[in-house]
Amino acid sequence: MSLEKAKQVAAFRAVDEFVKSDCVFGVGSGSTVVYAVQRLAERVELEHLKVVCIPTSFQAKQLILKHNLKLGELDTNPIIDVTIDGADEVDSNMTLIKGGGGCLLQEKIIASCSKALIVIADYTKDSVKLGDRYKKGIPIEVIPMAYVPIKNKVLAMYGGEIKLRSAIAKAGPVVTDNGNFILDWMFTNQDLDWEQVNTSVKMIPGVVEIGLFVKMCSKAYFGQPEGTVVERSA
Ligand SMILES: O=C(CO)[C@H](O)[C@H](O)COP(=O)(O)O
Repeated sequence: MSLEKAKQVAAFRAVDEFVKSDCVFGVGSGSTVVYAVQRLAERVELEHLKVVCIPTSFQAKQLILKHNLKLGELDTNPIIDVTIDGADEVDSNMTLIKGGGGCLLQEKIIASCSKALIVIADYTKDSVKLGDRYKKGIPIEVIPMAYVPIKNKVLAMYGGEIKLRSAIAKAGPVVTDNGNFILDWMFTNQDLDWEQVNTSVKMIPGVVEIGLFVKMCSKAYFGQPEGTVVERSA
């Protein structure tokens, strides 16, 4: 079974278990979420569900529009019933690395407004410690003028290596949906206190957000190679 099928089974399971009529639904970003929106659109049509969808990125907004789902925003729906999102890695404490797709800021805002954050992922994202499987590091979204001092400060505090994320089909850096840059921090110490790291990195002036989601995720669904789904709760 392909990795894509593993993403699909996890996404379908989460949507089937968590989405109900009259619910405000946070739509995550990334390739796994594409399957969740597909399934949601099917259910909305078949079951006439009333669901308002709040996007976490430009990509998520396009998906909502493409499937003719009802688009909402935090101004009108500041409390979200459930958000379903992907992750780059989930450790045994349900701490997440997110932002591989560069959407961490809006994803974290939406997660913070959600009664439940549910992760959908294939089996390669299921780890014991952060960094066991995901080798691209923790994304940090920064104000462009401050990327060099922020990089130096994070390295002085915690070590490792930091790269300014480069665009693929454009010369120069990736620019996020919010007009910022992304630093990818390849940490070497896997035993850091991630809650403390989350707070202290966010305190550096110019840091907009860090892709560490600590104590935010209540449940994760991991699609397996043979097509089953493994569930893990916080
Ligand atoms: O955090 C994210 C984007 O910022 C994604 O949720 C994460 O990168 C997982 O993506 P995929 O489902 O494509 O593996």
